[in-house]
Amino acid sequence: MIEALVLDQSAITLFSRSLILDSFLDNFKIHDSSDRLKQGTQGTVRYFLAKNASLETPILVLNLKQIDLKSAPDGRKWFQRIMRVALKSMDKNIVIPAAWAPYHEGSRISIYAEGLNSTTDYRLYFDTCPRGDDGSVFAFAVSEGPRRLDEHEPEWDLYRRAKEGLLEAIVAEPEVVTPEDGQFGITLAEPIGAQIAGMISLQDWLARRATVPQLKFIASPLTGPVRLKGAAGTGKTQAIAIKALKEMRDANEASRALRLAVITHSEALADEVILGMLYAMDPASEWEHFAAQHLFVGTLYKLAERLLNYEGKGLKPLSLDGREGRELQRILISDAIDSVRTRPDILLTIEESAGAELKRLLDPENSDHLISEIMNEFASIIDADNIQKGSIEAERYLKSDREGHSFSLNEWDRKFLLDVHEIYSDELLEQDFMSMDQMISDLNKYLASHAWRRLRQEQGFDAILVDEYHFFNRNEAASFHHLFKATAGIDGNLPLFMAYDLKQGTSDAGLVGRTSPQFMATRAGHSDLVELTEVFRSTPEIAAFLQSIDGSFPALDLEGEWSTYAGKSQLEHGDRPTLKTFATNQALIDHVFRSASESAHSIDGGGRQVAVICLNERLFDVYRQAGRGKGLHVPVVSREEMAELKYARRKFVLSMPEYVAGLQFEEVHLINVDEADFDIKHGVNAQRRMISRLYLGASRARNKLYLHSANEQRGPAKILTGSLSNGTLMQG
Ligand SMILES: Nc1ncnc2c1ncn2[C@@H]1O[C@H](COP(=O)(O)OP(=O)(O)OP(=O)(O)O)[C@@H](O)[C@H]1O
Repeated sequence: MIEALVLDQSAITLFSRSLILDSFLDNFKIHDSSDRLKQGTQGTVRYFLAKNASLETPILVLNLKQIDLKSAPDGRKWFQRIMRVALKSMDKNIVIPAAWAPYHEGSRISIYAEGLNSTTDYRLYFDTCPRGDDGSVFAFAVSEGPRRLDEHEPEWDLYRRAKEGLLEAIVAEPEVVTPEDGQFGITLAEPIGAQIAGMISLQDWLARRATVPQLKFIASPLTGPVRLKGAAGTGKTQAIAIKALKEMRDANEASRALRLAVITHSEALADEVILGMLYAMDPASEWEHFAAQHLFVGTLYKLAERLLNYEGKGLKPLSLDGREGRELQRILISDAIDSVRTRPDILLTIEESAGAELKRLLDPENSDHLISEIMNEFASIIDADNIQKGSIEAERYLKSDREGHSFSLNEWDRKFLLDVHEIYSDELLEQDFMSMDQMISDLNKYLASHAWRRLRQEQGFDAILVDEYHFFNRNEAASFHHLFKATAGIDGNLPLFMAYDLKQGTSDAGLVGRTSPQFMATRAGHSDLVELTEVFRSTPEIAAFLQSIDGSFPALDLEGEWSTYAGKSQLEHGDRPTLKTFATNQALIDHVFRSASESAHSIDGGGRQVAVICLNERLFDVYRQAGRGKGLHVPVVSREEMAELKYARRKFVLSMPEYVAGLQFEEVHLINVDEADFDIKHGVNAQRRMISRLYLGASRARNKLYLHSANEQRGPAKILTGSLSNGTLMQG
């Protein structure tokens, strides 16, 4: 019986990029045709090591007697989380997601073994300096429900035996595991970014593939800011990845020091897509060597975590981007509204003082819309500017003019919102959570500190590339210019490269505060503009439909930035998008699940290429939990879960537009494109955000796009009428 597994950093890195099948947990053997690892058993311990492993290499020892992966509810996930903790100990660039609720004490750490949504609450325990071995990790116990970290005594005897066997394992003849042994427990999978981009070398991109505007962007010097604007699928992310790799390569060849950051709004986009694209352009991964020292790819949160070490201090930032965070936020806001609304001073003045918009939303029938509107106000203004009731900023917020595209609120309304915000923030504090915006405010304070001024030259960057700039709110965008080295850029103009498509923004976060005096003004200085118009993702038929719905966006005065869709597809022709209407949501979902599942079985690339994308948050929760869909789909409920797509196999992907931003699928089924949500009576801003959701979801499709609506939800959104009559959308 195998009592422990031992993996070194190479093995963990390779495993984390791979597809692990449950059968791996049967005998812990892999058939590695690329022959990159050495595996073998010494006594009761099984080893996976780099071919050139040495005795000094830090290792992960996993006690299988305690942590019985095979009988765990989701052993594969446990194993992945264990590897992540080990990797973090070996590579400081790795972050443990806050949703795993890491808890530290000395060198001990514990995390949840499964998602917060799971019905179990197992926690895994680690020692990250076992017996003084810095960098090594001992995964030694599991408990149901949280325990004190010193409650379990690690089995030191097993750890000692695992270490003692290391020398034998290194010098032993490599064990040969043939495919006939029946176990392909691990398939070395291509990262998602490599699938999106194809295995095309950097040279090839530069010499043949990249378009003239892309090349212009890639070649722009590191002397000042450049904006890269383009509709969905025009190759913005691709251009960012090419520029990053080219800058690194050039600097390396010229022996020039260069510290580069590629900042994204989601960790998964950074880890899975951008790193995957780098890997695709340079499979030998020569850049990795350079990158370890000089390249940062990740979110602002990851940077903040690195600089401020929240995790070590036991603080949990709550991401409001994922489904869990948003659900919690909804509940807290709803409770806060109830307690403010019933206060006598509010009850007495509401009739005469509240603005028409807010009064309408305060009707219990509109409570969902009220909460959405308030979430948007928090994300784009109140939290983004760190406004707290009673402060000078709050006074300014109450009195200042509101930007044209914001929800209209009079002074009474704004006071009401600040009261709701106060209760909501207190509740967050009570529950020991920190919002991501609070964390970014702290980061900004730190970046203005004397300490950072000292460290800046060493830890700051020479150039920063930001993808999905439209998802960053004002608070976040304010950090960028502080992150540069003092010597970066020229005459105060900083090399900040920003890629964006404003219409993909599903909240106002990326719009507010950017209208005047100059759009997209950052403190990086006046920026040049490069515009991409060739669409490489979607067929001409899908691009024509996108152009058509683009006409439904309410006009916004953003100094020419809110421009009309200019995409021209470079792909071959395909089918026209269709719209199908059903009597009920039930009939809709039955049909869509059946047809998506059939496609997932027949399409090249499997379920990973078929997405069912829901536009309504509440219905999304209902569908993903519905018994009849179980086993058919892989739900992606936050942007951090993109990696799960590797496991889709014959299951299709079920998600919302926000969580699949940056990805693409051969076939997309958009569901609940219903008038109940798009109705202009919810306000022009709410409608604009719904159209953004529709645009973001529809633009994920490469080849086939199906829209669905339910009469129960008042049938197809009226904004589709134009597309139906101009023929870019057909009744299915
Ligand atoms: N010049 C090009 N020639 C061929 N294919 C390209 C070119 N540029 C990008 N692509 C491909 O087009 C697809 C979309 O690219 P990418 O994801 O970078 O678009 P994007 O503008 O970032 O999209 P979105 O804003 O929707 O996330 C990818 O498969 C990418 O490899």
